[in-house]
Amino acid sequence: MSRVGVLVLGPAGVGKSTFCNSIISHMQSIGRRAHIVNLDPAADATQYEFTIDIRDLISLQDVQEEMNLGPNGALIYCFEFLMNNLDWLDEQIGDFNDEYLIFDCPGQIELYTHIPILPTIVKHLTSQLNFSLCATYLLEAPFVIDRSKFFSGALSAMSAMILLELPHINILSKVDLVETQVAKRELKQFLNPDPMLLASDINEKTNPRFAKLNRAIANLVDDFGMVQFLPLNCNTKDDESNSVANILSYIDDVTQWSEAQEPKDPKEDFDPEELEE
Ligand SMILES: Nc1nc2c(ncn2[C@@H]2O[C@H](COP(=O)(O)OP(=O)(O)OP(=O)(O)O)[C@@H](O)[C@H]2O)c(=O)[nH]1
Repeated sequence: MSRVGVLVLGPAGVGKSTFCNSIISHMQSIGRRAHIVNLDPAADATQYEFTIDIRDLISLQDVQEEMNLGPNGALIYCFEFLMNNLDWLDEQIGDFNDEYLIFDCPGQIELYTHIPILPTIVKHLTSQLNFSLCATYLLEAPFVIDRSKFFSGALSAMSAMILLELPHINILSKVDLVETQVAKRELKQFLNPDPMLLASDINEKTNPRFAKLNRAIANLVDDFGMVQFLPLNCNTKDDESNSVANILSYIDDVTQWSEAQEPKDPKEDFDPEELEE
């Protein structure tokens, strides 16, 4: 028995749910199957139904109303409730053996960068439920090509990577919104960026007082070696299937999906009646 899980992470509004739907529709188009597990207690309905939905356990609106909490406090309450009821998740996932599950996570990145809620769920999925997991971390392309924002995005991605301790794929979403030729050329530079070069560019424009700090941050990102991004465009059909196919091949690779598939006995698909027709 093996299960593959893909965590879809990133700040609010970067396109996580859209990406989940795009993976499902791409997989369907190539004859594969996957399910969405919604881990966002405040989620809206999406194109594909959630196979497993945290809102069946607890919803943000109910918690806000009943506990008189604001949205962030209520979100933490929902996750603490989930942590205390992990047998609910076990039960929901129980029947999904040899399946591909895509976990759409909330955009509040504090859940994996500041408090150990998602790391605990990750440990449970890998050690108790036998998942081969990988994390995808989305950042918006138009945001990242602003050099100083690139570093803030890269640091948040690194923080998730360190806390979750999972194979990690960085993605630049909404590349279609990078429109001018100059910006498109820049974008290429950001898919495989050289942090030291970017720090020099920043230092030309910012107060010299920050030069040392900028270089130190660039060194950190550079040393960590996590500076690759895959482009994602969910806005136009052709680009969507190309970029999603590319990302999926990376996910399959790191989760060793094909190796995890048990060789099928060809006799299982054999229908003797077909021969008689
Ligand atoms: N132009 C463009 N827009 C996109 C793309 N992907 C998503 N969007 C839009 O970005 C907005 C946010 O997308 P969502 O998928 O809801 O983002 P999210 O990260 O799930 O949002 P939260 O769950 O609130 O954190 C929606 O209006 C999408 O239509 C893309 O590739 N290109």
